[in-house]
Amino acid sequence: MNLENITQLIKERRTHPTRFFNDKEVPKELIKQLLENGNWAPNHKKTEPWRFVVISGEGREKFVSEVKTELEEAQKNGADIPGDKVNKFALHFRKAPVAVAIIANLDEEHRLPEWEEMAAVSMAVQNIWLSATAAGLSAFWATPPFISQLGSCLDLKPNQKSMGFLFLGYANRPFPANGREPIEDKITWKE
Ligand SMILES: Cc1cc2nc3c(=O)[nH]c(=O)nc-3n(C[C@H](O)[C@H](O)[C@H](O)COP(=O)(O)O)c2cc1C
Repeated sequence: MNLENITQLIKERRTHPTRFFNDKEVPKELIKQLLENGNWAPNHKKTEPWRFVVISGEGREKFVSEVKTELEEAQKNGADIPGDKVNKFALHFRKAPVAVAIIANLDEEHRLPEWEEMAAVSMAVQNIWLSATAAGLSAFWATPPFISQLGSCLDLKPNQKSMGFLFLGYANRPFPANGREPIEDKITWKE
């Protein structure tokens, strides 16, 4: 590994719409390796706040139906949940062979601010995403507006928060980079 390799990998990582995924299975061992790489993210006070729920195979349909039930219940209690967003969310599960629910396990003793734990989980996701890219997989991080309503389907404990879902799969075509505004505009040098 050198700077050139890592720069190439970082730029190859893409958000890839799940509609372009094909049916090819993702081996369980590979998913485990990606999550193992996630486990090496930095974190303050060694809380290792990332938790994952891997939803694949027939588990996907079962999960989507549990989500719909939980959201219907939330709606009855007054939550505003747009139906089109739920349908779009369900489609990802039909197209992607694997969904990894990303969960922040917040320190119960509140020894550090929530944002630090969220930042650590996000770094774990970046590790996973870059590793997936290196393994030839495509990925899509979805954060629908109702993710905070999925406590039961994800068996979340009171100190845990959903941070969305990373969908993984193989895609039929590469997805073009949407580029970035120049870094020069985002740096202040104090020399
Ligand atoms: C925390 C987070 C949440 C995201 N949630 C969504 C989402 O709900 N829907 C979506 O289309 N993209 C989502 N994205 C992906 C961004 O749209 C994407 O990263 C951005 O367009 C840049 O594209 P790239 O990932 O290919 O570089 C999310 C990204 C992050 C980091």
